[in-house]
Amino acid sequence: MTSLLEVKDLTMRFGGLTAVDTLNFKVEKGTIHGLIGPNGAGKTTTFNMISGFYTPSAGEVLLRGENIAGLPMHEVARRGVVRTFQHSTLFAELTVLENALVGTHMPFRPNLFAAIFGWDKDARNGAEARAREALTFFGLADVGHEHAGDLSHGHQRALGMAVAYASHPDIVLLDEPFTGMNPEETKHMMGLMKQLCSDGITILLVEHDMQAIMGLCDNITCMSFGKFLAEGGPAEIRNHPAVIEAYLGGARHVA
Ligand SMILES: Nc1ncnc2c1ncn2[C@@H]1O[C@H](COP(=O)(O)OP(=O)(O)OP(=O)(O)O)[C@@H](O)[C@H]1O
Repeated sequence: MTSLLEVKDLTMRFGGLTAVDTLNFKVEKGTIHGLIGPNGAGKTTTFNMISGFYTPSAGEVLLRGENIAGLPMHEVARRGVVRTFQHSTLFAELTVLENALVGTHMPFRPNLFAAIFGWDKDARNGAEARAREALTFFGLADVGHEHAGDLSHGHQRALGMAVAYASHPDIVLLDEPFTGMNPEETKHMMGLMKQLCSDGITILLVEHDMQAIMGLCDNITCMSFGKFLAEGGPAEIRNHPAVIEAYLGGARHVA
């Protein structure tokens, strides 16, 4: 059976540094898949290649078997792959609702004005309904009129996810979604992610919060120094000697 997403021999070189080195893993539809590894392992670079932000130096990104490596981000989004960023990329001066409207247009073209001012009335109404649905799902319905820049940190991260969700994705790539959240917010967000997944959205998750990773993921890929290190369910990864060594061993290279 074809996986929803597969990276094959994915490689990214920055000058003399190989940040991601012939990486292979598969993400199955309807699962929450974790991508973990110590700082600098290459997780964000991998996300950037999958989402079209970087063109890989070598290798393939297969979406339902079709190679999408090197396509521009809005083309990748149009095919149903959407990412959030480690740091907020919200439009601080726009309202929460306007940010979500941008999300609804992400798969079509990167045209901010069309998204916000909605030159086509029917399209605008449809987009607004979808944007409001996304805000409600993420508990932001009451702050739709506020400027995104005025939201609490936890709400800003929730909005980042609402923007992704508003674009009707098949798979969402979440880069450290729990950063800056208190335990209560983390627990709440974990519940929403499980619900997203049971609604049919596949999730690929980069996160340092191991409790969240272990509590959420069906499958986990661990990388170290740009390379594949191990893969398995939470119990397997938690007890995997090479994974433990990679995290505890600091700078020592794990071959
Ligand atoms: N644009 C770039 N130019 C040069 N080197 C880069 C670039 N982006 C990342 N790197 C390097 O590639 C390696 C992998 O970085 P990356 O950010 O992908 O790791 P990461 O696993 O996401 O780390 P963290 O958990 O700290 O976010 C690091 O050595 C980093 O310094």
